[in-house]
Amino acid sequence: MRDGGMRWGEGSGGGGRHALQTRGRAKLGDVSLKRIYRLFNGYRWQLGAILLLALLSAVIGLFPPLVMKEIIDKALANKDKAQLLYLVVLMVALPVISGLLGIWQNHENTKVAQGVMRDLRQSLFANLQRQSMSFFTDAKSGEIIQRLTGDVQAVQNVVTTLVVSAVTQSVIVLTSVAILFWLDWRLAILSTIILPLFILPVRKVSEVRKRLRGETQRVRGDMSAQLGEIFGVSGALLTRIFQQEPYQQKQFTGLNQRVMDLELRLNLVGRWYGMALGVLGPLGTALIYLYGGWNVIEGSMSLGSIVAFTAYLGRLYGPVGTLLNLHVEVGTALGVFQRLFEYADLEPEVSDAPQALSLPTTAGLVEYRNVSYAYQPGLYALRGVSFRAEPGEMVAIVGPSGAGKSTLIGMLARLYDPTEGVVSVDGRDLRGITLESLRRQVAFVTQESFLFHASVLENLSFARQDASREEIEEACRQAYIHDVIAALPEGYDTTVGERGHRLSGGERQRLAIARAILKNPRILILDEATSHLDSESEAYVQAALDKLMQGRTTLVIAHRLSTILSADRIVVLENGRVAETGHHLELLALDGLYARLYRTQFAKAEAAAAAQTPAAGE
Ligand SMILES: Nc1ncnc2c1ncn2[C@@H]1O[C@H](COP(=O)(O)OP(=O)(O)OP(=O)(O)O)[C@@H](O)[C@H]1O
Repeated sequence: MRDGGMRWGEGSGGGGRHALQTRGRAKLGDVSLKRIYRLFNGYRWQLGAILLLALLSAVIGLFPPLVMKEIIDKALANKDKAQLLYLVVLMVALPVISGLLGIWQNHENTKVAQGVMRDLRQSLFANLQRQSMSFFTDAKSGEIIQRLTGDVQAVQNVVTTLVVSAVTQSVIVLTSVAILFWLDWRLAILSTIILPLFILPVRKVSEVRKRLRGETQRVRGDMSAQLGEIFGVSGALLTRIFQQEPYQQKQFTGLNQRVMDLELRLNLVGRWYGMALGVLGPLGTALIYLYGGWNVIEGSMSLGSIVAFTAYLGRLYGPVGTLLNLHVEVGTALGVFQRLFEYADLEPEVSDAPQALSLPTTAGLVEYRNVSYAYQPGLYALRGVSFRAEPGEMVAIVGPSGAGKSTLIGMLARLYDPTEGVVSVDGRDLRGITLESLRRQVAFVTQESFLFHASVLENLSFARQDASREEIEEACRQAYIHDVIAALPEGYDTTVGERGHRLSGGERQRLAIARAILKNPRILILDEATSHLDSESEAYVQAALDKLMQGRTTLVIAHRLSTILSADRIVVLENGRVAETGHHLELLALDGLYARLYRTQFAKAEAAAAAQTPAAGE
């Protein structure tokens, strides 16, 4: 929808994470009736048809009281049986026609409402896809799902009734008022004089309901997020190991109770008001019978007029009540719309600059110049980092936990943009390059090799949708995983991932490597797994990685001895700064941080690594 003309986002584009949190916040989720109406932009024709049908129904609905008046004042008064018969047939025919039109209108109405909701979900989905990793590390996934499904559902009623009800009920009110004045202006004044009493409190009621509805949806979001964590595989495992079922039960009970309390309050707010609206009809009718009846007794008014008049009163008070309720409903839904618009307005931290150019096939020269990065203002994870990787070189990043290694390598795929300094490829600042052209040439193999709940083949095709079966199998051979896959119950069609066939840690890593091989990137980013594999598995992974790295510029968070030994350069990070840079032997000679890390982390693996060489081919 973003490029289809229906644009809800009003952010200024780019701006960075901190800008989003401070400068952008005020505008985020800006909600107004006008903006809600804009959701209907693509449905003008259907809306026109719906309104026409609704108006027709409304006009037809004007006639029955007049028919009644004719029956009483003319057919009965004149004892005209033919006219009586004709009027009675008309009395039945009119509601039948209006009922048929109603069915048609309802069908169109549902189509528009469902269409608007589909667009809403689609647009939110598309905007979430644009978001940078920082959004996902900050957000709870359950909350995202709740907004996309639960919240969109919560506004369904409003979307269904908003436009049609607002217009048709207004038309009914206006025509009824006109007819009332035409029938008898004194009675008309009497019957409309009580209306302002009911209109005044509506604003207050909708405001309170809006606040409560927003809060309810927020708590529901928390509940979804909590459920997602508790019943996800990792959460469920942790709960069982630490036997925290009672604690979680208590937490859930708290949230669950809060949802109930909020819904109860929401229901109670404005109940008295709804009751007052219910009194509107009888009160007005009583006034008319009192004053009009008086006049009938005195002979200054016809009985038919009173009957017709009170019938029209129903057409006045009913729709006025509906309109006021609609206002309250919309007010209530505004709280939910605000949550939806917040997601529609999100601007990604990292996005294409307006003048961004496509990166031609890169030689693979990578350079960090004075790069700093802060996740939160003032709290730097990286400070003044500078180093170079010549085309085809492998640079190993080492450092204690929390030193900033992940942050550093993530920048090369533009998961984050530097707060200060420049990351460049072939001398071009990454911020001036389109994300698509950069990421096409960069592969990222993370520690955790995530697999979707899908077949092995689909998981591999994720790297390149147009890859042929032969290419996929060849990549798997190079990653030493083909034989493992071929031995699975359904080979490449075996379902793996969350609820599918479980693959071992080493096998998952090799699948991830096969994905990277398929992508055939110029630049490779690697986060070597820390988990210790058995020596055979380790050897296969190592051999697969060696093949993958050949001829590509590689930035690797190194955990394996063989990696640091074969690195062209080692960058040692400490507290976000580069502490040392050089070759293995140079750094050992310095006898600083690297030497200490080497002795504690890498040296022990030396003997084992030396003995490992994988079987040639699989
Ligand atoms: N999303 C985040 N929000 C805020 N701070 C973060 C975030 N991610 C990382 N940090 C902080 O930034 C610093 C660097 O983290 P980073 O993950 O880059 O370190 P690392 O060297 O990769 O650590 P490890 O080896 O343990 O994975 C740490 O102090 C960490 O707490």
